[in-house]
Amino acid sequence: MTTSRHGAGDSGPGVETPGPSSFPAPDLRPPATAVEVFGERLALATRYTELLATEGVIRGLIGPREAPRLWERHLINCGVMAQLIAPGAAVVDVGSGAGLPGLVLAIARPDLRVTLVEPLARRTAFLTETVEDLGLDNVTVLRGRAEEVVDVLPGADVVTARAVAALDKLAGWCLPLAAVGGRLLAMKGSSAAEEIAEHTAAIAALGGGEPVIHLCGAGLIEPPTTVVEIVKEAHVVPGRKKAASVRSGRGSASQRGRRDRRG
Ligand SMILES: C[S@@+](CC[C@H](N)C(=O)[O-])C[C@H]1O[C@@H](n2cnc3c(N)ncnc32)[C@H](O)[C@@H]1O
Repeated sequence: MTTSRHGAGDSGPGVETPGPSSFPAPDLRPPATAVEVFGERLALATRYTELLATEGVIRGLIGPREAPRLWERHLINCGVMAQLIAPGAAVVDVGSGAGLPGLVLAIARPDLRVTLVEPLARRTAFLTETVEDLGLDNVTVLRGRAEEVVDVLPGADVVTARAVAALDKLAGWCLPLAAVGGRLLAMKGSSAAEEIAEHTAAIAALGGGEPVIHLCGAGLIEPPTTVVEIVKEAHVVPGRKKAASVRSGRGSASQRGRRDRRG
């Protein structure tokens, strides 16, 4: 399923990239490890790499230099985090861009219900067309910023993000989209532990539990994908301190309404 338009327009100027004809056509044949990640969905994943390497590059959503390394750096890198997601989960991917990691997860795991949240029209157009091209029926494309769609979406089991913002800002955008007991899975680089140390207090104030680092895909990709997991322990009304959390007591009527919606 693809939908909707919400919130701000495509605010930035087009990304300046050399034309695709400046680069040789990349070899998009899947490596052996791709079979382990995508299984019988490999043909769909391969088609997605083709769309990224053509339309994705032409529209400036993927740098042309990324095209030869789409499998390792993008599809497999994102796909291995599926091991952290329970069957049938409702997943919201914040700042999907060209579909990473949300669309990859939807391809690898047809049991998931995935909502791609992305503010830029150019990107949601590509996402919508790609979802249609691939014939995916477990994906919704929602145009808007994470902060704008909190009241539109039911609380998710899992909120994912890659390369969107620092952990404190990311938690502020993503934890409100999760149900209490749901989780933020943030793909991070080698500085994940430093980011956690820097932002632990801010995350706790947002209702997040102690962050845990997972290394996914060891033996499949080198280095493995680093994922920071933060459980949403309490619903905190955005902009309020944790003391206003609905975790203790019934709170105000508006807080109760919010809590009920977020689960
Ligand atoms: C660097 S790109 C990363 C895209 C993709 N996740 C990836 O890994 O290739 C960051 C994306 O986050 C989106 N973004 C920025 N702020 C956002 C917000 N507040 N809510 C949702 N998306 C946001 C941008 O429009 C952009 O597509």
